[in-house]
Amino acid sequence: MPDDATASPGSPTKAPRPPIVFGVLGGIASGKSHVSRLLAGPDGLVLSADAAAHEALRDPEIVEKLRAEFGDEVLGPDGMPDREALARIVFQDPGSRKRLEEWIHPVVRATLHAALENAATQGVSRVVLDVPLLLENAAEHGLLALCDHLVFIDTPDADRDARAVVTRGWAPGEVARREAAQMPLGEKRQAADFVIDNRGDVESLTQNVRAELLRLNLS
Ligand SMILES: CC(C)(COP(=O)(O)OP(=O)(O)OC[C@H]1O[C@@H](n2cnc3c(N)ncnc32)[C@H](O)[C@@H]1O)[C@@H](O)C(=O)NCCC(=O)NCCS
Ligand SMILES: Nc1ncnc2c1ncn2[C@@H]1O[C@H](COP(=O)(O)OP(=O)(O)OP(=O)(O)O)[C@@H](O)[C@H]1O
Repeated sequence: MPDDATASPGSPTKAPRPPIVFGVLGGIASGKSHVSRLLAGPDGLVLSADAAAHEALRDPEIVEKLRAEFGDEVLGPDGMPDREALARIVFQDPGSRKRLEEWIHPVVRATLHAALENAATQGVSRVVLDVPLLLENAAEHGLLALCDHLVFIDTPDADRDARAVVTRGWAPGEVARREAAQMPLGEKRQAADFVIDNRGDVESLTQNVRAELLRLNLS
């Protein structure tokens, strides 16, 4: 008699319940990464396209492509990409941006899909997609269709610009310059299922996220 009478060798193992997937929309420096961590909670997983893109940039094959296309000035003293120098080029020249995206986006797509599959296999209950181009490139990456909830973070333009200046050392106006390469914020807001107000301090942002999780029975 086996110890566990229900576990016979040929019995099918129950597949874990698929994770609930959040997609986070909002302007640059609106607090998407911050809110993503709050939405995921201690047991959930945040998948960041920016982090995956930064890792892809350091791949030796991509480094070589960058050097060949843009010259040594886009590499730092350590031979790795200087993201500030690259940003100066690609956010004022759509052709350069498109070439960079053609190298980086396939790697980011593969990384995020692999991580999502792994999370599902491991039984992770909640996944948050912190993917800035979630709507823009939906046809290519297919991630939008996997979202159960789309949330828009509402943060005043002036606050976003000021935070990017202080925390990232960006020039004033850089947020708007980069955002010109993205879908208008009004359209992102309209695509969302709900809006999280980030017009106050971090404490009220945290409370607003908690209130939405409660409303969704996910606290
Ligand atoms: C140009 C790069 C080197 C600048 O790096 P930097 O550290 O200054 O910025 P970071 O990567 O953190 O991006 C900050 C924000 O800029 C915006 N942004 C970045 N790339 C793009 C893009 N191709 N199109 C529109 N917006 C973009 C996003 O909102 C992003 O959250 C980097 O953004 C990059 O490699 N971009 C191309 C890959 C890409 O499209 N990444 C976006 C997610 S896949
Ligand atoms: N309500 C707030 N008060 C003060 N600082 C905030 C608030 N919300 C977010 N921040 C800060 O603003 C900065 C930008 O936030 P975050 O990095 O989460 O934005 P993001 O939308 O993910 O940016 P990106 O578009 O570049 O990916 C961070 O330093 C974050 O801690």
